[in-house]
Amino acid sequence: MTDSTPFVYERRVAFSDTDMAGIAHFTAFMRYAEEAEHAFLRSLDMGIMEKRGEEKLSWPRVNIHCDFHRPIHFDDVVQIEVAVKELKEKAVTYCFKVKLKGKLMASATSTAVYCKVTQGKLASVPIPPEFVERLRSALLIEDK
Ligand SMILES: CC(C)(COP(=O)(O)OP(=O)(O)OC[C@H]1O[C@@H](n2cnc3c(N)ncnc32)[C@H](O)[C@@H]1OP(=O)(O)O)[C@@H](O)C(=O)NCCC(=O)NCCSC(=O)c1cc(O)c2ccccc2c1O
Repeated sequence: MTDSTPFVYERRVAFSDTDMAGIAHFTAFMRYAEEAEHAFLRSLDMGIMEKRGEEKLSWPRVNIHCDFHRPIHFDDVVQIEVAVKELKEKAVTYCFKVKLKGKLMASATSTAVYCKVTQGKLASVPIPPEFVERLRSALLIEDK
């Protein structure tokens, strides 16, 4: 996905992730992508919810798209690859690939906007340069 090894988050499909058809429900993929994204941010030593002085900073999602290629089942161990697809002044779009034994089972994208939170209200602000640098290291090759 990137010019270096992508960040990979591993997850076992829980029984509670599956539906009556015995396959992982589509909402489970949203949670896997979110877990993978948080693990990715931690790997870059970036806060998921931070405080800078009096300001609270957050990464609310503004979109999510997912294509389901093949079903996954209870007890499957999937690898979720995470890369940065697009980096803008205030927003980052991630790209996720869910793989089982090397086979692509689902692919997704999701955009998070860097926001300050004031009395519960969100307002986008520029991503700090030190975060831009770290996120850039995971940018997909074609977008570099
Ligand atoms: C998020 C908003 C407050 C943004 O509104 P604002 O007016 O401040 O900003 P702009 O509209 O100008 O956009 C800034 C920037 O983002 C790009 N952008 C905006 N929307 C999209 C989009 N749909 N697709 C792609 N890109 C988009 C835009 O182009 C601008 O780019 P720049 O070029 O300027 O960089 C406002 O949109 C809002 O309040 N939205 C609702 C948010 C919401 O309720 N989301 C659902 C729940 S959030 C959530 O689930 C969540 C999950 C987590 O895992 C979190 C983890 C850590 C922290 C928080 C989490 C979280 O909240």
